[in-house]
Amino acid sequence: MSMDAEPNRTSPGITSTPTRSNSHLIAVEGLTIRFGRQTILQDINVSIERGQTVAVIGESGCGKTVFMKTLVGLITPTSGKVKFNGTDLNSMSLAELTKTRRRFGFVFQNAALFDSMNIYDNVAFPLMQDGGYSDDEIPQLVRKHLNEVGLPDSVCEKFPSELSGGMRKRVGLARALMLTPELVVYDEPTTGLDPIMSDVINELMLDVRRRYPVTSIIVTHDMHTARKVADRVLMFFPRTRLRADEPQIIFDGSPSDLENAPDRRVRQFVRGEAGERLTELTQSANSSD
Ligand SMILES: Nc1ncnc2c1ncn2[C@@H]1O[C@H](COP(=O)(O)OP(=O)(O)OP(=O)(O)O)[C@@H](O)[C@H]1O
Repeated sequence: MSMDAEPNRTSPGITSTPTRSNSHLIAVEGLTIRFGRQTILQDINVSIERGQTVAVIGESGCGKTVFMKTLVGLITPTSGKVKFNGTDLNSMSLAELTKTRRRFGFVFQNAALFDSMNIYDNVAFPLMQDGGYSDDEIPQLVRKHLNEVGLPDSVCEKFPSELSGGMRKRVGLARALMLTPELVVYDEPTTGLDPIMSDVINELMLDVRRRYPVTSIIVTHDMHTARKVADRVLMFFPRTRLRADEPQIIFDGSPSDLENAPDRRVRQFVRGEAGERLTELTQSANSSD
């Protein structure tokens, strides 16, 4: 393992330490997540500014999805805090948390559409749940958001099984935008798509940012997405392979700095080089023989 790490490097305007500034939509303070005896995240301190698009990268199993789910209150911290607009999610009543979650848009890896509902009903779903919309408003908003992701009105009558993977992802994005969220979280938005459709999704994510004053968090293995869409990248490293005193976020900075990051583990990851990981895996396989 490389020891030439320069942990939690910061770029101008970006901070990895907790602060009370109003520009922070999310402040994570001393976050630790354990499942049984397994520590997945340990003492994470990071703040995300309003309007920022943050890509979360790192090898499989390092805790990216757990981090993302904790940010939106789907996982309760073992210790530490996640503050949204200055309020600790864990201190909220269920009603307050539900209300806060309406300000989040979720774009899931498999689009997570309801198979038994047509596309219209899938996209209208958040409005129906939220209530308070007139019979005229709902069809208008459904069409507006579908058109924004490049889908024609005629798609409304179709069912998810009749659409390609790329179209389903676009429907998932349209649905996530229905309540004009303050925060959109994307879980592997380009996984399973061909390079052209992946770039369509990248362009749509950029378009969302241009159209709405939204803060975005993208969990991704796709370095093209991280470079093209994010203005900040956080790279997590698996807790089990770190020294006790090493921070778990081994890169925090601009995508343009990834390629020449001081930490060799970051450079190897973004270049897709196995490096010493291959030796580690071979040795652990041999020792278990
Ligand atoms: N609810 C849970 N209960 C127990 N363990 C869990 C739970 N959720 C996640 N884990 C464990 O936490 C670790 C991190 O999982 P996570 O899904 O966050 O990884 P990841 O970095 O997103 O990986 P990938 O890139 O493969 O999706 C894994 O070892 C996983 O098995």
